[in-house]
Amino acid sequence: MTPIDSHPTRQEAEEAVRTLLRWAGEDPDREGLRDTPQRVIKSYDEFFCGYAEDPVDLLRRTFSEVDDYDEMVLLRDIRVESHCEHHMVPIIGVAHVAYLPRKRVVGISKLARVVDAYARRFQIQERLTAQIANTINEELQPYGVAVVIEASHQCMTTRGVHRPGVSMVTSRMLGTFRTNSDTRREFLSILNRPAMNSSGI
Ligand SMILES: Nc1nc2c(ncn2[C@@H]2O[C@H](COP(=O)(O)OP(=O)(O)OP(=O)(O)O)[C@@H](O)[C@H]2O)c(=O)[nH]1
Ligand SMILES: [Zn+2]
Repeated sequence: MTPIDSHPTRQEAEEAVRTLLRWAGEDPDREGLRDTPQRVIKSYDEFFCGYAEDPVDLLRRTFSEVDDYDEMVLLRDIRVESHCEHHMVPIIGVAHVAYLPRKRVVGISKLARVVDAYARRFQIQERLTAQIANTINEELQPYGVAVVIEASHQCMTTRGVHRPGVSMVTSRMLGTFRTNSDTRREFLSILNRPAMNSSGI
């Protein structure tokens, strides 16, 4: 996904927000809304900072002195904050990312950063899941990669079909996670256990 070439000015972006406020039936010049376009665009800087990030770059630094550790590395319950590309509303959930290292491991925070770099864009969940798995696979060249995302789509909970409580689960299994049912089972059974960190420690 490449960002568009002709980036609008901040002023143009704020004007677009004023137009949407008018579309909703509001007066964008009333006191409470006067700074809203500016706030919205500032929020966009945060929500969509993924376009300015290179997920491949995040995985460049690896460590090889791991004493032949070749078991699964799994980072679970990584919060996912994304936006639906169809309705431009939040997708909120968690991602679980596992890989079987081949000699080299990456700093674990980098797995969460890769999730963020792709999540902070307009997405559909299937593509988000695949992009995370494919990038880890291509850069670390591990024996296998597994990514599971479970998320709630506000386009389904607060509008349209109105189904609060519904979540979407997507997965991408590559390498041994795809070909070896024991590896896949081990991964899924770990995910079925209660998380140590469920209290947010
Ligand atoms: N597969 C997939 N579908 C998604 C995702 N996010 C939103 N959608 C769906 O995208 C579809 C867009 O359908 P449309 O019929 O074009 O749009 P709509 O009239 O707003 O659809 P409703 O949501 O049913 O009201 C909807 O069914 C959404 O639920 C996603 O991440 N993956
Ligand atoms: Zn949507």
